[in-house]
Amino acid sequence: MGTVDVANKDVTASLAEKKPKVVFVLGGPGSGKGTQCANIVEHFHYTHLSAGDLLRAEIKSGSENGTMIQNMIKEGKIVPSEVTIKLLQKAMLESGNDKFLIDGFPRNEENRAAFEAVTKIEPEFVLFFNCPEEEMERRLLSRNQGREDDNIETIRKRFKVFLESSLPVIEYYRAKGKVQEIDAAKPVGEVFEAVKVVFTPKAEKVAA
Ligand SMILES: Nc1ncnc2c1ncn2[C@@H]1O[C@H](COP(=O)(O)OP(=O)(O)O)[C@@H](O)[C@H]1O
Ligand SMILES: Nc1ccn([C@@H]2O[C@H](COP(=O)(O)OP(=O)(O)O)[C@@H](O)[C@H]2O)c(=O)n1
Repeated sequence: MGTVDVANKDVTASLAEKKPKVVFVLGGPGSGKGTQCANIVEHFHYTHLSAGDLLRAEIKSGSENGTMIQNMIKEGKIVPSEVTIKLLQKAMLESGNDKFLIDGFPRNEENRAAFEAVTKIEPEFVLFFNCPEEEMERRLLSRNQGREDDNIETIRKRFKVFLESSLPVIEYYRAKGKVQEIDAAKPVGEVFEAVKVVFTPKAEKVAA
């Protein structure tokens, strides 16, 4: 326990030194966060860190937290921040980059407050993919990635958690003027056109 804590302090300190630029990518399950992050990485050279992907990799790695994480994901519940933040910090440090899209995090007030307290990192902005529930449901039911949580019962639970726990985080950042909202119900290409505007530096927009 002691060594883990010391190691994590080192990670936190090394990360703070780098002063990384972070964009939180939020939106309901199936709103297209992962799809658009892949496009952003290609065009704007960010490193994409999906909290869900990191948690699923942790299950696969046979970690001591694996069973707990698997049960939480099956129930659509949010894994305790301590676990997710450690995975995010490690991935940020290992990437060697200083620009990150943190996708699917923070998903509740606990995630948000803990990340801020531990890392002292404030996001540049929050990219919010707003999409109607019927459309997200259609997309999740045809995602076909073999995910244990893409069944109608768990999907309904995830929608409830999104409304009750994740939307308040988006509203928190909206009150700080940090939310860039995108209409995510449109086709992938049109959504990316709107995303590009957000990531293009102001001077280039004037010149274009
Ligand atoms: N704009 C879109 N229109 C239609 N289908 C989409 C769109 N964006 C993503 N998808 C599809 O919907 C599913 C969910 O998208 P994904 O990027 O995995 O969402 P999230 O990361 O928010 O859960 C995927 O199968 C993806 O190919
Ligand atoms: N910050 C996070 C992100 C995801 N998760 C878990 O991972 C699941 C899948 O999240 P995801 O971001 O990969 O997928 P979507 O629900 O957005 O499609 C969530 O329903 C949670 O159970 C979490 O506990 N904490």
